[in-house]
Amino acid sequence: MSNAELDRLRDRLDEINAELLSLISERAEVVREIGTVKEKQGVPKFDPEREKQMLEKLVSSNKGPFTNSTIRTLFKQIFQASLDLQSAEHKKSLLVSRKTRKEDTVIELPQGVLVGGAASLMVAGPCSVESEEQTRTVAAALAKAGIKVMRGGAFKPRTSPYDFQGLGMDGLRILREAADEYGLLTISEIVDPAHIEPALDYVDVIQIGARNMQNFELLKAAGEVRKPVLLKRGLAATLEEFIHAAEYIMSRGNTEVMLIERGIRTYEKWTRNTLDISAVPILKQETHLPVLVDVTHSTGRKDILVPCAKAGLAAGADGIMVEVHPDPATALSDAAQQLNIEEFNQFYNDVKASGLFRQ
Ligand SMILES: O=C(O)C(=O)C[C@]1(C(=O)O)C=C[C@@H](O)C=C1
Repeated sequence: MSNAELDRLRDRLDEINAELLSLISERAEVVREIGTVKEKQGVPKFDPEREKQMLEKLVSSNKGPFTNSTIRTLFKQIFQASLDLQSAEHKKSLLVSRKTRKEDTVIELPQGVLVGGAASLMVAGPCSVESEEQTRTVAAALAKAGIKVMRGGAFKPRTSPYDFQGLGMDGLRILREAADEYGLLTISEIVDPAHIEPALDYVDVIQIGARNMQNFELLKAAGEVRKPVLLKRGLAATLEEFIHAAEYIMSRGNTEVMLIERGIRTYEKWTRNTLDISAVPILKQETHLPVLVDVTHSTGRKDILVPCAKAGLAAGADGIMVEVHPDPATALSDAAQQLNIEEFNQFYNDVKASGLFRQ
């Protein structure tokens, strides 16, 4: 085939493509109108019977060269795209969605501490509240380092029922007292809806842990109170599931929700979980909520905390969470991965020196 002939045929194809595009776009406009009518009538968008009729009609007038099966496949694709268009247009925007609120949500904690604003937040503290002395030692060190918010687990959902389960309400009291003594704010995980109300006296932020991300009764209870909530991503939760879990809290009226990526379960064994850095910009794009990164639980190893914290901040995270214990070797939980106080100071200095931690 001469080049001139090939060019002529391709020119013709370009014309046909343009006609097809114009026709499928025109079809899409009609589909949109049908979508609006169906929405008003409250009938389902997907209509398999109608699709079957259209396919039969098309196949019966098909003169080739495409086989009937190919025609079916091509048109099914068009129907699916049409359905997607109808669904996207009538999808109710979530309260947590950027579509609902363009501006970033900035959460104001007591003492004027802002989460999601101009400054980055460093949350640090022991995995578990183990004793008054241990908690006070950490609180003193954190206050000295300039940290404002201390974490500490009192209710510990552990893999094994034989592992330390936390000090419960007593642990919350210890955390509050140590925090008050050193002018810190508190974050602690609550696992039972019935504990939310009593915990309000002790915590400045309610944490909902990874294992409870889809504990819907707990999410609803956290949505009923007016206290900021830090929601952790579930071990195997998709971002869509994570966002919907946050929606559970918001739909009950509590607008102060922060998200925290804490690593997801993959086949990789060299880290405890896989830190999903891509979750950070996606959550920032899809929602208006502050996003933090838990470097301790995601990696489970101390030697890569600094680069992972930097990666989180570079990806747009509003804050970092890290675990600190006065004597990690004797810790009742997460012994292998908590920083001692000296290591924490080094970690915090390195993160600040990177220039990525906004102060
Ligand atoms: O005819 C309809 O009811 C439509 O919504 C349009 C349309 C189509 O693309 O033809 C789209 C989705 C339905 O499953 C069936 C058909």
